[in-house]
Amino acid sequence: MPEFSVRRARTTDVPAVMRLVEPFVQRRILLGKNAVVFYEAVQEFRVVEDEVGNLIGCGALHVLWQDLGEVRTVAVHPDWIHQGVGHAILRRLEEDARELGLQRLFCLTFETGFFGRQGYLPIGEHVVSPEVYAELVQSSDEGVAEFLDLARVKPNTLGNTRMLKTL
Ligand SMILES: CC(=O)SCCNC(=O)CCNC(=O)[C@H](O)C(C)(C)COP(=O)(O)OP(=O)(O)OC[C@H]1O[C@@H](n2cnc3c(N)ncnc32)[C@H](O)[C@@H]1OP(=O)(O)O
Repeated sequence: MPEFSVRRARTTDVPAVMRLVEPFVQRRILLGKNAVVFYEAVQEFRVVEDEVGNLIGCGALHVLWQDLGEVRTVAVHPDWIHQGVGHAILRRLEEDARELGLQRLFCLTFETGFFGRQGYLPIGEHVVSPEVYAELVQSSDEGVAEFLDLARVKPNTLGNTRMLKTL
């Protein structure tokens, strides 16, 4: 069984993370982001490396609200799919979420089977109270807009399913 390990991302991982996600951005599975956005978010990222240190997976956890986070940019190198890397990324992001005090994790995805088997359930429109909605809607973050299902991000969310897991 091939070995891999999950670790916190470093700034020097950003070029490899961008190379890993690029084919999925091209296929409109993941949202494209500029390098600066990856550097700004580097503390949110976990990466997976193989035995010789090649970067073969990544995933990020973004805090949305006191109890709520979003799992973002989960990607596994095509040579490594179906070997448990994706599940290992989610497990680590969930540990990070618990450490931060989060109780719910949101994701927006085409991979409903994969996330569903990890306990994520499709959600409707009203997941937060009107008071929290009014606060969240002020954010300029695209992920927050996707969570709220705002019209301006419909081109990003088309065909994706909004899912939520209670930790
Ligand atoms: C919020 C977001 O980021 S949404 C975007 C998600 N990312 C993408 O869609 C990008 C393209 N896809 C990918 O990168 C990957 O296919 C992912 C992330 C969806 C899944 O990654 P993988 O590493 O293949 O996941 P993993 O191997 O843990 O699980 C996949 C399946 O393989 C099975 N599996 C796990 N280990 C093994 C193994 N050793 N042998 C055989 N099958 C296995 C699992 O049971 C799992 O089945 P399930 O999906 O029905 O639950």
